[in-house]
Amino acid sequence: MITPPPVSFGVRFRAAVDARGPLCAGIDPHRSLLTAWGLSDDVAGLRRFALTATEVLAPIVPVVKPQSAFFERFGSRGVAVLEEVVTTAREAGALVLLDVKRGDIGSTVQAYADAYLDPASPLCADAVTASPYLGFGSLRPMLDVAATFGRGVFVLALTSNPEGAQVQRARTADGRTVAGAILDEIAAVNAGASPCGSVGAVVGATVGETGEDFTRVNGPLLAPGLGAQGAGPKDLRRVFGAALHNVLPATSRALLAAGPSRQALRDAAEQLRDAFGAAVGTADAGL
Ligand SMILES: O=C(O)c1cc(=O)[nH]c(=O)n1[C@@H]1O[C@H](COP(=O)(O)O)[C@@H](O)[C@H]1O
Repeated sequence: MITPPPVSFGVRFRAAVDARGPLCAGIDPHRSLLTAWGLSDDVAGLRRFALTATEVLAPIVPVVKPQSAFFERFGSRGVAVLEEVVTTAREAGALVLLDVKRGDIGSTVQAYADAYLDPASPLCADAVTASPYLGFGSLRPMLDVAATFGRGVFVLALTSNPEGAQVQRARTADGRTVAGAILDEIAAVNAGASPCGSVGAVVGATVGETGEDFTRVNGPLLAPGLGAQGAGPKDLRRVFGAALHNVLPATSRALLAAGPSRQALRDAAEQLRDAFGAAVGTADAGL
């Protein structure tokens, strides 16, 4: 029997955002948020926080993005909670973008791909974040595993933090910026894909005008930096211009601070989704 090819992440991403509106809900259990929610800074508090947020948000947003470090700080029991978050979110119909920002030599990248993108792994998500700063080609094993299993990879291009410019806006020998060269590499992988490719770019909503044409990426554009890092919906048009249609606005602290009330958290997510929907021009898409 011939197994049909998996539905690509690009197809699943487009369908999810069209159905639920543009919002990536970050699940970042900061110590300060556990305290604000009246929870203890231990595995029990982590579990209550992360599962409450996931149960409320995963049925209404297209993508949830748990940040692995906040789970890893509790060791293997924290990682077990992360596994529960991934399973719970996927069962509720959200795509899970596991924020691990991995990058290494290619042979080790293969192991990261096996850990996060192969359905045989207990930590398998729909997509991961990856760092290309050991060279874009070093991520090839991750791109290959992602393609095999209908998964996605979000590659850091222009990060939201001010320090990123030191590396990302430096010029390469041919005059392009480092970030521009990374965007070209992503564009080459996604070329011809419809409705969009499965390799995303991470571009902070804080980066201002860059002169980059993000339409060439032909893939999801993850835009963190909204809320706690100072950017707002109106920054999206300035940064992304004609590529707004593929932008996935992401926010963590500004959303999670609305808890622990489930209703308040749900209301905050719906308000953010509507505001971002208006900003990226998809206000009437499934909202
Ligand atoms: O890849 C990311 O998600 C990411 C890239 C980037 O350039 N900037 C950035 O803030 N992030 C992540 O996005 C989240 C932002 O959180 P808030 O600032 O609380 O909204 C954190 O989990 C960051 O690790």
